[in-house]
Amino acid sequence: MVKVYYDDSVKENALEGKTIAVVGYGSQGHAHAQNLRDNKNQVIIGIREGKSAEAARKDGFEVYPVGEAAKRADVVMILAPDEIQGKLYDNEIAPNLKEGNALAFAHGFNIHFDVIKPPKNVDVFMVAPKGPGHLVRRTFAQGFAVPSLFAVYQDATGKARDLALSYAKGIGSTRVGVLETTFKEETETDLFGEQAVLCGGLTSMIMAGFETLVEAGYQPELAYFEVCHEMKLIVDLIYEGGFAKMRDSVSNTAEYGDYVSGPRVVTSDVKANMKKVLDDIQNGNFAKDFVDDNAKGFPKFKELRAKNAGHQIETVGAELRKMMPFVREND
Ligand SMILES: NC(=O)C1=CN([C@@H]2O[C@H](COP(=O)(O)OP(=O)(O)OC[C@H]3O[C@@H](n4cnc5c(N)ncnc54)[C@H](OP(=O)(O)O)[C@@H]3O)[C@@H](O)[C@H]2O)C=CC1
Ligand SMILES: CC[C@](O)(C(C)=O)C(=O)O
Repeated sequence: MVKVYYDDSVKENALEGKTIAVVGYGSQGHAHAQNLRDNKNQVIIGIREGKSAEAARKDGFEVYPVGEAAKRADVVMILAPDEIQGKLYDNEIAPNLKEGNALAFAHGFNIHFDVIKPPKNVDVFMVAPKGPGHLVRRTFAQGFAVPSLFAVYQDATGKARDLALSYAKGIGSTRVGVLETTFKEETETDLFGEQAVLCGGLTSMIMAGFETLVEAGYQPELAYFEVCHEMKLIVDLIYEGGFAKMRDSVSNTAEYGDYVSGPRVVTSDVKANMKKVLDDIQNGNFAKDFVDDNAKGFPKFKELRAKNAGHQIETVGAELRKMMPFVREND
């Protein structure tokens, strides 16, 4: 069984007396910055002027251009979008890194695919929360946390591991548990999870179910309730107690249908397709496609985003969610 690190595994705060520059104040950035500060760490924000800079100032942080924040910091946590991290690093962070500083990430993409090549005299570590940034903050404020993975890519000072674990404690993750990994393993499994199952697999499955019902003549609102709204309730049960709790909670009819029809939908072809997705992650084809599209101004990404945003399931869902004001759309 893998070793899990908790609060009491981190006896001393290796970040004490150090300034942490959180670069970016978006989904992960705002959560790391606020959690670290609440745990008495010294945090500044490195960001361009705009919406996020305003939000960070409103939340009481000192805000600097990225280069200036990197210059003032001992630890630079890069929480800008993956696709711009390479340029941001080359132009603003690298010229301001000093020997013995630490460079940190919440996802291994740019180190693993060699977009960012840090100098040998800095520590490089990762603390990757296993959940969206808004939950990293929300669960912390509720007294819990989202678990994280940590990894050390480069240990120039001999303290990189302590820094990573202290950082994980700073954002709250050691309250629930932190696991060690490598940049390669985190990058490949994270990309696979989000593409094949969580974001890509799940939305494609929901849309296929919605379209099957609507094309068969059923009301789109009913189709939405059946394949999208109830998805969360079912996933919550699996999250709380595995398949067993979900199957215990649903009717015998649903459980029987689960066993006989699930494998008719997710056939061995689906697993073969998942393997192809994994191959393209491992051989770097996905990363190249993403980086190349970004270099051209994201034409493919923008077209796909617009096409998906216009799907009927989104308009029907927006109307139906008005019936449920307790659903938190705005954080
Ligand atoms: N989203 C998530 O929950 C998770 C993300 N991660 C990783 O965390 C990292 C950050 O992702 P995420 O939080 O989603 O990013 P977001 O897109 O939510 O936020 C990015 C932030 O970077 C800022 N930014 C964008 N361009 C620049 C620039 N040129 N100079 C300075 N700041 C800039 C944005 O500011 P502005 O408002 O001005 O655009 C924004 O504050 C990534 O490595 C990602 O893989 C890891 C686990 C989960
Ligand atoms: C599932 C998406 C994710 O990998 C995450 C929240 O962990 C991401 O990169 O946003």
